[in-house]
Amino acid sequence: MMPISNPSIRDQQHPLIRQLADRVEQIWHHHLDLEPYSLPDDLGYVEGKMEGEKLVIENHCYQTPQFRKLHMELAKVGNALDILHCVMFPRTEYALPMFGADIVGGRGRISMAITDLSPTSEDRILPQEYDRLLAQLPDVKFSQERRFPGWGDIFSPYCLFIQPQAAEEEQQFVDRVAQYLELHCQQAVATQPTPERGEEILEGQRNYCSRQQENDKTRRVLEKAFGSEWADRYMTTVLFDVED
Ligand SMILES: C=CC1=C(C)C(=O)N/C1=C\C1=NC(=C\c2[nH]c(/C=C3\NC(=O)C(CC)=C3C)c(C)c2CCC(=O)O)/C(CCC(=O)O)=C1C
Repeated sequence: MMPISNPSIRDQQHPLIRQLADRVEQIWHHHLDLEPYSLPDDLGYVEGKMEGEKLVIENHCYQTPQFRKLHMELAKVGNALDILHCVMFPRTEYALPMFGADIVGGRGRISMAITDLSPTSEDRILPQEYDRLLAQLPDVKFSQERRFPGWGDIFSPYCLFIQPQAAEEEQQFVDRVAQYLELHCQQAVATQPTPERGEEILEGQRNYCSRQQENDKTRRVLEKAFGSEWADRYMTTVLFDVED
């Protein structure tokens, strides 16, 4: 008898978010040697109130030989907002890009979906092998591409930033995220450490995180539920923390 996995808020979230959460975890468990990663003052599960609606946050965090932190966050605000947030932080002795994904939905539809493998090298260009493999992926067209905010200069040319227009586009997006993630995990496991590039990669991750912290859409949701001081600490120590 399979043990019943402890209930996750994904079971009350949009099916695209639930499917993607399952895919991310399945790919991580398949490719990587996962160890637990405990968040500061056990922020594994947090509840707050946003404009009278309950905000629930569920965090899943791991670490591996190549990654300081693998973070997937599922958040739900009443039935108004469903969010999947995912960032993988390479250890700086591995010259690997940052994997990120953010899917925001509400009232049964997905308003925004983004995923990218973002370069953190000094030249802000993806490693050659990533570029070769990403360029080989079958072309995919989405009918509604979204315009990047100013801080979006951290993303690569392969960044998908869309509002899915129908179920098939949602499925194409999930499949593309899975392809990026598989590719990234395979590259990570095959990559030898280059500690001499540690400072360079750390600077790239610092830039990535500080630009992401400029996202006032994220900040506003957290502020409304937990206040600006808590939101600021959360964004700088949980969502986009940089090892000092
Ligand atoms: C890899 C990229 C990436 C990562 C890792 C990431 O965290 N964000 C990323 C990108 C990104 N997100 C965006 C927007 C939104 N983000 C939230 C909220 C949350 N997102 C969260 O992760 C959490 C914590 C759980 C909350 C609370 C909402 C509500 C929106 C508006 C949705 C909409 O417009 O329909 C935009 C557009 C910004 C703009 O147009 O100005 C971009 C580019």
